[in-house]
Order: sequence, then C-alpha cells, then structure tokens
Amino acid sequence: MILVTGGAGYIGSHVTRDMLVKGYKVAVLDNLSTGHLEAVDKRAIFIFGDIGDERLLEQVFKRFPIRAVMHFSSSCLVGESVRNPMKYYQNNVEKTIRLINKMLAHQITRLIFSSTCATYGIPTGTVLTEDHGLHPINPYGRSKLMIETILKDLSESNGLHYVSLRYFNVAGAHPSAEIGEDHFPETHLIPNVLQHLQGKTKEVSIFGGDYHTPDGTCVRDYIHVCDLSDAHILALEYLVQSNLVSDIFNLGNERGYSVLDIIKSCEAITNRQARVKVLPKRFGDPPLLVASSEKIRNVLGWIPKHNLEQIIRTAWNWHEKHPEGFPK
Ligand SMILES: NC(=O)c1ccc[n+]([C@@H]2O[C@H](COP(=O)([O-])OP(=O)(O)OC[C@H]3O[C@@H](n4cnc5c(N)ncnc54)[C@H](O)[C@@H]3O)[C@@H](O)[C@H]2O)c1
Ligand SMILES: O=c1ccn([C@@H]2O[C@H](COP(=O)(O)OP(=O)(O)O[C@H]3O[C@H](CO)[C@H](O)[C@H](O)[C@H]3O)[C@@H](O)[C@H]2O)c(=O)[nH]1
Repeated sequence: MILVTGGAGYIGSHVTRDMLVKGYKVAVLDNLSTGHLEAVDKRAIFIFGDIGDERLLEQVFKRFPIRAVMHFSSSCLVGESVRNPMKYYQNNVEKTIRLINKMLAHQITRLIFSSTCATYGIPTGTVLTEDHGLHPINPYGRSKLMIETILKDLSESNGLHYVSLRYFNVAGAHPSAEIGEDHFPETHLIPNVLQHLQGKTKEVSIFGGDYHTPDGTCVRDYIHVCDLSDAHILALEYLVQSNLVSDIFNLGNERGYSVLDIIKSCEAITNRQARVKVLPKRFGDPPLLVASSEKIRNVLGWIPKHNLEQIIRTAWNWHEKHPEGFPK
C-alpha cells in the first residue's frame, strides 16, 4: 500500500487515481485545508488528519502495510509564502520532518517528494538542469530546498531512499473531467484565465509587463498533471525495484510560454476574448523558468504526452463541467 499525503489536492488526487488504475492500493492522508474529499477516488482509503499529528501517523503506520510514501501535502503559494513565511516553515518543513521521522521509525524507507522549480531561484541560462545552483528567492522555494537537504542527509545516514521531483508549472485536468484544479482563492494563471473566460471575473491580471523576456511578461514551463502523474508512478517503480537509489529530477515540458502566450492560447481554444490589465510584478516571481527534463527521460524513460493545447483543453473541459468546482 502507498500512503499519499495531500491526496485530496489537485495533483495528489490525479496520482491517486492513476495508481489505483495500475492496481496499487492507496491510503490518502489529508487535512482538507486546501483539498476536497470529493476529489479522492472512492477506491482509496481516506484518512482525515494532519501530517504533523504524530499520534495519527503512528496509528497509520501500525495499521496499514505502507511500502512507500508519496508526499504532496504542503502549502504551495509563492506570494503567500512571502507574506507569511512561518506558515511555510511549519507546514512544509517542521511537519515533513515529523512525517519522515515516523516513517523511519516504522522502517518505511521510500519517499517521493513534491519539490519545485522554485528551488532554483533566478536561472543563469535559458534552460534549468538539475545541477543548476539552488538559490530560491521566496520562502516557499526555501522550504522545499530545506527538505531536499534533509532528504539527502538522511539517505546517506539513515537508509532513506527518495526521489525528489522538481515540478515546473502543473496545469490541465484528468481527461474524464471528473477531477481538476479547484483552489480558493485561485492564484494560478491558467485556471484564472479560463474562469475569466467563463465570465466569473471582470478581467485577467498580468503581474508585470516589463520583465526582460520577449514580450515583457513572465515565462513558465507548463506540464500536464497526467504527465506528472506518470512520472510519479515511474519514480515509485524505480524506488521499489532498486533499494539503493535516491535521485532528483526536473519535470517540465522544456517549452517556455509567456503570460500573454497563455492568454492568447486560452482565447483561441475557447473562442472567447479576455479583458486584461497589467499590474505591478508579483513579489518572488522569477522572470523565466524552463526545464530541461532530459535526466528523467533518460533515467526513468518518462515521455510527456500532452502539449499546451491539450493542457488548456482538458482544464477547460473540467471548468465547463464543474463551474463551481467540487461540491462544497
Ligand atoms: N501546482 C503546481 O504547479 C506545483 C508546482 C510545483 C510543486 N507543487 C507541489 O505539489 C504538491 C501538491 O500541490 P497541489 O497543487 O496539488 O496543491 P493542493 O493545495 O491542491 O494540494 C495540497 C493538499 O495537501 C493537503 N495538506 C496541506 N497541508 C497538510 C497537512 N499539514 N496535513 C495533511 N494534509 C495537508 C491539502 O488539504 C491539499 O489537499 C505541493 O507539495 C506543491 O508544493 C505544485
Ligand atoms: O492571475 C495571474 C496568475 C499568474 N500570473 C503570472 O503567471 C505566471 C505563472 O503563475 P502561477 O501562479 O500560475 O504559477 P507560479 O509560477 O507562481 O507557481 C508555480 O510554480 C512555482 C515555482 O516557481 C511553485 O512551484 C508553485 O507551486 C506553482 O504553482 C507568473 O509569472 C505569475 O506572475 C499572472 O500574471 N496573472
């Protein structure tokens, strides 16, 4: 059985579903702070609770035959982390330490960790490889880097085997349109543009129009949540088959799209027109983040299957089918 922390969230719910389809048994541990019970596949065992609750962790690890942990739960908004860093150090660092401590106490030594391209900071070149320097410019990125540092130390001294996946910008929805992204407030670009095109907001805000990028807006590398999910299952198989490995991989599509590119693509796919407003830069936003995913393609044989159009189309189908998101 695989324990999925944060499995009621956007990414964790997609990976949970895919693992169940592949025949894995899954237990989801989630405090529903940003997740939704309705997003959790009914075939999974759902445990309501917090990863910082050591008594609960003790019960979970005693009761279920957990072979590995996929650790998605965290606070994950760059802007909020700048305003409230302690929330990020407590939820992402302190509570993750408690989780790993309990895992090791129960001889559970395989962990897949949701890391982020925010660990890199401002890139020195056009494409980020895993050996790029790590100089995060916001507390969110720093909280994830702290855990990566701890994982590396524990892999050398405590027999922990981990794969840390540095996601770039995750978007899109399950092809069934039964699960998708539902955050409140929504801060991510693609859902914000699509919800505006559904008539839910007056305009789309563009945070910064004078970056040193081709059109002055920030460039990001968007990856479909189902491609990300495939990578998690490959990483899990890698950890299960070899007892000795630990590694770090980028997960992106190796293509950069500006904020304006995204707005234009959303307009073309939905055949609707957006009203945009350029606002000041959002604090903590690097101008350009594009992945090299060569390492994960070579080592795990990961092949992303979705381009930007499919990312936006599946997200649009989800928003059209569930204009209010999951039932509240
Ligand atoms: N969405 C992205 O583009 C992106 C990019 C890079 C990395 N990530 C990472 O991926 C992971 C999942 O992101 P997401 O977009 O699905 O976020 P999400 O907010 O949708 O999901 C996070 C889940 O964790 C749960 N949770 C939070 N704190 C918890 C705690 N202390 N105990 C138990 N459950 C808790 C929430 O209720 C939620 O269900 C995060 O670790 C995030 O940092 C996301
Ligand atoms: O309404 C919006 C929303 C976003 N943006 C811009 O669009 C780009 C993408 O922003 P998102 O909020 O969609 O994503 P981020 O790049 O901030 O964040 C994502 O990537 C980060 C790494 O940098 C973290 O991993 C985080 O969890 C993940 O959501 C940024 O330049 C942002 O300034 C806008 O202009 N308007």
